[in-house]
This record gives sequence, C-alpha cells and structure tokens, in this order.
Amino acid sequence: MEQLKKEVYEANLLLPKYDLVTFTWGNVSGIDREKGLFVIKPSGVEYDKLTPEDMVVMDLEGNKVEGRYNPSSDTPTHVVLYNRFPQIGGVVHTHSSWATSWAQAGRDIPCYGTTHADYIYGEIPCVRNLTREEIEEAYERNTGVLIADEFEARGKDPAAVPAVLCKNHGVFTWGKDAHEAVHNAVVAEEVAKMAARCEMLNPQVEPAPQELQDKHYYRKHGANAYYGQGDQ
Ligand SMILES: O=C(CO)[C@@H](O)[C@@H](O)COP(=O)(O)O
Repeated sequence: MEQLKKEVYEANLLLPKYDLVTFTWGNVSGIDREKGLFVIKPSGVEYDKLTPEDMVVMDLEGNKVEGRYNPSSDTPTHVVLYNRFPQIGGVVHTHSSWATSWAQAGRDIPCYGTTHADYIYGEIPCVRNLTREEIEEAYERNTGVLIADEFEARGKDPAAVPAVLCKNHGVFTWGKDAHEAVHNAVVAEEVAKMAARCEMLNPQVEPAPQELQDKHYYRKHGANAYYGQGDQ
C-alpha cells in the first residue's frame, strides 16, 4: 500500500497546483482492486502539511483499515463510486469554481466544442438535489448512489463520461487511477469555464454537431483510438 499512498498523495497535491481547491475543499483517492482497499486524503488536513504517511486506507465497505486521521468526509461517496463503477481506479472531489457554478445552477454542461469532446462524450450531467430524508439518512453515501443511479438512468458509461456535477455541491471526476481522475478534474473545470463564457457571448449557442463530437471523442477512445490510453 505504500506505493499507492505515495501516488494518491502526489495526486492530491495536484489539486492546489492546478488551482482546483481553496483551503481543503477537495480530496483524491486511488484503489488497489486486487486487495479491495483504497487510499484517500485525510479530512481537513491542509495540502502543504500533507505527507504520504497521512493517507488513510479504507475497505470497500467504508471501514478504516489504517491511518491516524479520519478519512475525508466524502469517503462514503468514493466507496459507492468504487462499488458501482468497477472499472474506475481513482476518484476526485472538488469545489472548483467554474464546475461548481454549473452545479449550483443545477445545469448539465453541454458539449460546446472539441476540447470537451476530446475527453467527455456528451454533456457532463448534473444530478438532482438529495431529498431531506436522503440528506438526513446518509448525505455522502446517498450522493454516490444518486450519481450511479443517474448514470444508469441516462445510459451513460462512466468510462466515457468521467465527471459529474452534484446540484448545490460540487464536482466528482474519476479515471483509471488517481492521476487520471485529477486530469479529468482539470478538464471538467476548463470546459465548465469555456461553456459559461460561450453562453455569455452567445445565449443561443447550440451544442457542437454530433458528428464533430463523435469524431473527436472516438479519435482518442475506443478500438480505433489514435492515441493510446494515458496519452491524452
Ligand atoms: O464537500 C465538502 C464540503 O462541502 C468537502 O468535500 C470538503 O470540505 C472536503 O472535506 P474533507 O476535508 O475531505 O473532509
């Protein structure tokens, strides 16, 4: 687990590097599927004080296996995402400001151009608010359930849509490992910023033509991908 702790620690440090977090408003985790254990940032620990040894090891039922700190308060959401999306290897949560602005507005981010289509197939969904009962019962766990249920309901493949907005909350992204999940968090923030500016400049703007979205998405993904995974 020491190597995974180091990887997840390094991935966490990329959040302030890419300006995706204010204070400690975010966290990254990464999983060892063979062991069925994942490593996550401790709750409330500042990024410039973080060390690899501070990382918390959890199992897929949400039990702490190792670590002197409490795991991130978002851990139950990470647990559900790992259980419901078995192909993912890393998860990121942030309140990055452009993506969170779309989340707070309760809006999906339409695909307005090839920057978006290169990484994400179709709109980035925004899931509804949780009900009072869902919030009181288990807010973070139910956030994960809501995300996974919404992907099923919309027929979205988490491998093709590695980002989601949670209404009035923030953004979750994922990837094959913790670093790719951070990469996708940077992409989500950039496309959120461009989409907001795009609507400001032209309130009647339409999503990019489907053929263009397909060309760009499938050029980098799938059987005929021009780029290998990880080259994106
Ligand atoms: O979403 C929130 C708070 O709204 C949390 O993600 C954020 O503050 C980070 O919490 P942790 O320090 O990871 O427990």
